Amino acid sequence: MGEDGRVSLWRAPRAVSPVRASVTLPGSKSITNRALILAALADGPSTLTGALRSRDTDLMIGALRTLGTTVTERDGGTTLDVTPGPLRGGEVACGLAGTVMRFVPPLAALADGDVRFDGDEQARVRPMSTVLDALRALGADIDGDRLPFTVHGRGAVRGGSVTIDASASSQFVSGLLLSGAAFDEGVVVRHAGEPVPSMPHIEMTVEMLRTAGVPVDTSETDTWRVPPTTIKAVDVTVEPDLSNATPFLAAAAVTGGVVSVPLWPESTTQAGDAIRGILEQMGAEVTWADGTLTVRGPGELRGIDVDLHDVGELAPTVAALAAVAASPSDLRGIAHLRGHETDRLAALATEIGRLGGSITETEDGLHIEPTPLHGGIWHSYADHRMATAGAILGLVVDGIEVEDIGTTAKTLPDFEGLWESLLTGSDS
Ligand SMILES: O=C(O)C1=C[C@@H](OP(=O)(O)O)[C@@H](O)[C@H](O)C1
Ligand SMILES: C=C(OP(=O)(O)O)C(=O)O
Repeated sequence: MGEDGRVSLWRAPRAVSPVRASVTLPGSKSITNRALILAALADGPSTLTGALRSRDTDLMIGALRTLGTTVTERDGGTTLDVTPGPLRGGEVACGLAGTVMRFVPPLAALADGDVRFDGDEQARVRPMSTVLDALRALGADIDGDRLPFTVHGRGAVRGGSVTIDASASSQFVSGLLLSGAAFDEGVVVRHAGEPVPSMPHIEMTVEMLRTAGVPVDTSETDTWRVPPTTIKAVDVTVEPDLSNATPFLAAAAVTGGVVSVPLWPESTTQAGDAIRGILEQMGAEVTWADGTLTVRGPGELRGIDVDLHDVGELAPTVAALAAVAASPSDLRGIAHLRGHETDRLAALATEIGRLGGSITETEDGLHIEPTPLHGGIWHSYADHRMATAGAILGLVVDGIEVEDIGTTAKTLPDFEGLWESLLTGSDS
């Protein structure tokens, strides 16, 4: 919506020639919000460099400040000095951020006082009860099963062992692990159910805990053991957000152009790294040299048959690529996307279908057949990755207007500016 209450439309720039650009991306949402939680629980002050400033990370900073943590900003806000303080009650706004609604309640249970959580209308239907039930089983006192809910902090959490079904979101596991070392008995989280999605995000949690001196035991499948121990203050340099890099790399793929992203880590737990293999399978040339990833698009993109269970965040970008590919695609293993910012499978099927695409929703994904697309309005459903998927299609399809492009600010400030820089070829 625009300020006057009317739906705002953004004319997606059409690429008149192959895009050639180098795009520098801001920090990772997932790393920034984990580092903030760990810093709030640490044994002293720590500094985050290259932190993402976006709606999701600003909500996390706001939540931690409310609960008694001091966060000060430098370098235009991307350097954050975090000093832990005694945790207290207050009101936490989650917006639509999964990382805030799933990572902060375990910390709130350690606070002295009531912490009331609420969020956007769409956030109120995102799955929450698994993490709240787990916290109850670990000794916390909580009213409610989804947003809004209240955690009655008692200054301590007993902790211990809990078995959960984390098949709807890896964030249930990550949330419990991030604060678990501060529970009296630590925490042992066991998963029982269909496979947990987004495993690289749990690996990110484990790796960051270990860096903070917490020896997480992952020797048993689907079991994570965090002992009660001190979380050490560590200074963190945040990697660029590789999932947010994917629309920019896709721009090279769909226009037959060349896009580079500097500061691409050689090894990482970020899901976005999987775009390399995906783009290669679709016919693009992908190279990594001296910390820069470069994608060269082919004349014609091939369709892809891919299981995105581990990297569901990439599905909107891959669906956009598949919609303009020359052969059919199957995106599998992503039923859990129905509980993301919106039901992403329904949203992608509806919007690609409205542009004339041939797409069907399956039980756990999407099937896409090559069909010429036409212009029209692309709805965003308050979902940053739906908006960026519309922008990708707009590069090669005349007359696409993306509704509510501003929703990209959930994880990427000034998406429009960065996107325009693609077409002017200027280094951003
Ligand atoms: O822990 C994280 O930072 C995230 C985990 C994933 O969630 P799901 O496991 O719910 O897919 C991912 O999709 C989300 O964007 C970020
Ligand atoms: C699923 C996503 O976000 P969230 O952290 O809100 O779950 C996402 O960014 O694709």
